[in-house]
Amino acid sequence: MAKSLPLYEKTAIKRRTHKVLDLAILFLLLSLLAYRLLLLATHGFSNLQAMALLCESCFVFVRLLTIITKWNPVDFQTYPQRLLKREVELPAVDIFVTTADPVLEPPIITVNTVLSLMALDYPANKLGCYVSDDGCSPLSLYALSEGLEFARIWVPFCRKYEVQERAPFRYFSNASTPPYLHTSPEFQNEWKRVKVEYEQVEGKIKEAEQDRFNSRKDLAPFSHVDTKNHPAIVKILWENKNDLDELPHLIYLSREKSPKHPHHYKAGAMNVLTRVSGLLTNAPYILNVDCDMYANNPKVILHAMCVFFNSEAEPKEVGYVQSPQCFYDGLKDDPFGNQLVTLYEFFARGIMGIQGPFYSGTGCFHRRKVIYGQWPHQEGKGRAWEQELLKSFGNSKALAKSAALTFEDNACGYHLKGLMNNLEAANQVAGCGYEIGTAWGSKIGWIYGSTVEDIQTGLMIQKRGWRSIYIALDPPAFFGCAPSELPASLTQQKRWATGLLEILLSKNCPIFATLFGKLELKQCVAYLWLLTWGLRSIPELCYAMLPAYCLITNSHFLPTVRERAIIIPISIFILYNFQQLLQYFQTGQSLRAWWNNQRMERVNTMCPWLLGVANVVLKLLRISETVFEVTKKDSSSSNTDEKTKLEDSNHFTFDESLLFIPGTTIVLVQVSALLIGLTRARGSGVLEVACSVWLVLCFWPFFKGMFLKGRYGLPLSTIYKSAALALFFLHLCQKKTTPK
Ligand SMILES: O=c1ccn([C@@H]2O[C@H](COP(=O)(O)OP(=O)(O)O[C@H]3O[C@H](CO)[C@@H](O)[C@H](O)[C@H]3O)[C@@H](O)[C@H]2O)c(=O)[nH]1
Ligand SMILES: [Mn+2]
Repeated sequence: MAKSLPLYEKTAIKRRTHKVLDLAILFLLLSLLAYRLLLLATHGFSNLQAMALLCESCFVFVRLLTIITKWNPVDFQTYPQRLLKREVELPAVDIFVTTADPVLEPPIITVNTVLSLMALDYPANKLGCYVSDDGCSPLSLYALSEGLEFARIWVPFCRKYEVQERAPFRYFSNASTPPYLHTSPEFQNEWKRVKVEYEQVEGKIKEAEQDRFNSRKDLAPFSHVDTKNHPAIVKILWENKNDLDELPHLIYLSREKSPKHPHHYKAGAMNVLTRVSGLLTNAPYILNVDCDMYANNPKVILHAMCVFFNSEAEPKEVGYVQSPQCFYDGLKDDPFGNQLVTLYEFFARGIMGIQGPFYSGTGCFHRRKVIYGQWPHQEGKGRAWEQELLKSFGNSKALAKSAALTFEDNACGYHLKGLMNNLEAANQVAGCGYEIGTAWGSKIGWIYGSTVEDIQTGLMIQKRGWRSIYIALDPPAFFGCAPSELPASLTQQKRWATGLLEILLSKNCPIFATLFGKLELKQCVAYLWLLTWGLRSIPELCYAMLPAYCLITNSHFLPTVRERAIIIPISIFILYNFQQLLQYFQTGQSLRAWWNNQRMERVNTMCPWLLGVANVVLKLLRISETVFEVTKKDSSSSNTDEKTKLEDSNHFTFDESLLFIPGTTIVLVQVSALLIGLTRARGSGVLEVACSVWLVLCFWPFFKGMFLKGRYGLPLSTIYKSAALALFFLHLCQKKTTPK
């Protein structure tokens, strides 16, 4: 009986209201285009109308992409209980954690993530936990070894009391104890003991942050290490000798770096992790998380295995299983619009109804074979292909051997000799010259060439015809840290826009993947929806300048009160925002959260995304390379920090970055235009004024920033540069008006 029950089920979500709204908005947008065309036909060509038409055509195109992407949302249910009843042998899973900078990513965060992963509800002898440290920091290694000591009491504690939150910093901050245990004295005592132990670990790591590590022998390989130029370090911190009651393997890894070789940021780190783990444990499945993404649902691996194991549906075609990015301690009402709730609920669910969710870099389970370049249903092709492929794995015989086992579905036998035996080979494949002349980064592993390596890698997997599945668990599978300051959030947006555009303009573009590969057409549309993020900044910025231009030159780009067509833009505005509001309410968010997000949408599109485009242009002109700027994660939980955090969530914080120039310029231009337009007695177009006012509201924090000092104020240099740009724009408009 249990055998026949499916391990996961897919159900369609009905969203009639949204479909009706989508179509209504699309119809109205098309009417607006028709209105413009008519106007051009009857009144002759005008630059202003042509510009408006161009921008609006772009908006309609994006809208089409959006509608297709969201059209068929689905939901997946997984049943781990049924999996356990089947009494199958659970496969091994290698878990990768990446960290890159001990300052931006405090080691205590990484340690918590590792602890939560080591404590997962899964046979401990089947798990290998690998931490890649691109910062090559003695502090990280030290923190990890302290964390390991603590794990010896933490993991049994979690297992014994079925703790749900297995990252100690969360568990102890919320003091969430299983309700039925509150009064048990035994539990009370143990709880206190574990808490004290954790605080000691925390204290030691904090102390070490100040210390210089002169005295510690075990950290010798790190002394005077140059983080950009050092040999590989692979340290087996703990080896599980096939014992269920022990801890999973824990391995520290810092790949070799040299200024002579590009290291490809996170993608490079992931590939080294893949090779090293291929030699040590060679698990057939890989789970990877960012250093701040701790496991929040102890059963998450079982849920993922439900998908891979389900025999009824097309299990062989599932390449990866992705869970959404959720964030802990999110600022109230999402002031910087980076909690991505509606994005996941409406877009990710839509995409999972097509070929399956994009790979989003963290909280994702991959089949190792898929990472190694396999195609679905490839068994038939067999040997010859495999031999061919193995040639591109590099010159480690041991790696080729372990990869061959992987292709034979016989992966687990490799490491039985013990991890230590393969340490030398592991060091070899962690070398920075290893990939030269191989297919790593092009056909195998994480793909290079974009700062959003995740989307690109997922795209190349789906290009081969693999499907993917999205699991949104309750409680959420993983929790991470969203940037809690504006500059960090905008920098992240800039990196995304840059990387997405890099993919769009590369040979890995989804259009080719559909034409020459097996990427489904609708999936291609969904990728285009995402990859065009950066490009959208251009029409949006031009469009934002139109109302200001009209106010200054006393012209119109939208219908006037006397025209009946005025109803079109007004209804678009109302319906669009109504639909957005609905999305926020349906996901349990507030009115304020909607406003913040819609404001941040304007800010993100016109500031960081614009700079993202500039980055890519500079790369194409070979003036500069694109870089992966690591996002700051904060570990603070003390009271004073809480207070500044609250303050910060009410304000925008600024720095000298170029990111703030477009926003400041926009607000300066709009305010001047309103002043000029409204002081003119003749009165200006109502809609132009409305647009301009709306933009001022969206960019209001920039306006305020011009008059504030310190972190909440815009630096003078930014104000000067923006003022110069704004004046230049006003001058251009003035030139237009004078000849008359
Ligand atoms: O040279 C590097 C740079 C970054 N990382 C790691 O990459 C991860 C993601 O970096 P983060 O700064 O947190 O970027 P986010 O913008 O928060 O990350 C999102 O976007 C990235 C792509 O831009 C994806 O890789 C991530 O999984 C996804 O969470 C972190 O664990 C870093 O330690 C490295 O290992 N090496
Ligand atoms: Mn992150």
